[in-house]
Amino acid sequence: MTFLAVDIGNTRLKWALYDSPRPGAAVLAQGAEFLENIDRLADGEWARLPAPSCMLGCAVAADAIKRRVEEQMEELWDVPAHWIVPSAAEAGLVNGYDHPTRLGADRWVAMIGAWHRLLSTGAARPLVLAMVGTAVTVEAIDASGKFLGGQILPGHGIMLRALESGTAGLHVPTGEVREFPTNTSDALTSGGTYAIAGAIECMVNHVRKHCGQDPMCIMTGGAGWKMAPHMPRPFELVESLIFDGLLELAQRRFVA
Ligand SMILES: Nc1ncnc2c1ncn2[C@@H]1O[C@H](COP(=O)(O)OP(=O)(O)OP(=O)(O)O)[C@@H](O)[C@H]1O
Ligand SMILES: CC(C)(CO)[C@@H](O)C(=O)NCCC(=O)O
Ligand SMILES: [K+]
Repeated sequence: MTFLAVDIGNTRLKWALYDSPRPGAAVLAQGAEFLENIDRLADGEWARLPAPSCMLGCAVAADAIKRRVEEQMEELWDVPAHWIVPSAAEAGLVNGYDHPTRLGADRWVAMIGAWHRLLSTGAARPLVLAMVGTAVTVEAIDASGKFLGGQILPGHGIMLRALESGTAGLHVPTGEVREFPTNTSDALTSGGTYAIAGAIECMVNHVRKHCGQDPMCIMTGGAGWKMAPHMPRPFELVESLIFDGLLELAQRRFVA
C-alpha cells in the first residue's frame, strides 16, 4: 500500500511517495515544485509515478493551490485527496490554540511528528520545536502533550527583503554570520540569524520556567541547517518533520 505525502508550504510544494502509510516507511520517490510552477506536476514528475494507494497532505497556501493539486491528481489517478485540518486533539497532542482550526496545518503536523519522535526516545518531557523556512515558527509543548502556544516570525529572506525595501540605502549581497559584524552584508545576515536564534532561546526559557524542566529542542525546515550552528544550545536537526507527522497521521487514517 503506497502513500503520497504532500506539504504545500508558503513558497514550495514538497511531496514524497512512501512504500506504506506508516512511520519509518521507505521513500520511493520525492520532489519539490515552486508554487508558481504548481501546474507542472501532472506533466512532470507525477506522470512517471505509479498511482499511490492513498494520499494525505497539509497546506498553508490558498485554497486555489490545493484545488490545482487535486485536479492534477484526478487527471492522473483515482485517489482521493485528504488534507489535514488542525483539531482540538489528535495523535496524542492537545491543541491549546484559542481557535484550534486557525492554527497552520504545517505547524500542527510538524508538532505531531516531533512529539512522536520525542516519545520514541524515552519518557515524555517538554518540547520546543523551531521550524525555519519562509516564515519561522517556534512551538512549545508541555510534558503531557499539550501545545501551549507558539511564535510566528519572518524568515531570514523576508527580514532581509523588508530591510531592503524599508530603508534608503541597503542593497547588499548575503554575508557571513559573525559575532561582531564589520561590514553591511555580515551585519544584515548576522542580524537575521540572531533574531531567529534569540526568539527560539526566549521560548526555551519560557518553557523551562513554565514546566520546571529542560525541554527537548528540535529544529526543522529547509533553512534549519543554516540556523542550527548559531544556536546558543544544541538543537536536534530533523529534516522531514512534516513528512514524519503525515506518516503518523496516515497510519491512524489508512491502517488502524
Ligand atoms: N542563512 C539563513 N538563515 C536562516 N534562514 C534562511 C537563511 N537563508 C535562507 N533562509 C530561509 O530559508 C527559506 C527556505 O527554507 P525552506 O526550504 O524550508 O522554505 P520553503 O520551502 O520556501 O518554505 P515553505 O515550506 O514555507 O514553502 C528562505 O525563504 C529563507 O527565509
Ligand atoms: C505561520 C505559517 C505562515 C508558517 O508556515 C503558517 O503556519 C500559517 O499560515 N498559519 C496560520 C496562522 C497561525 O498558525 O496562527
Ligand atoms: K513550511
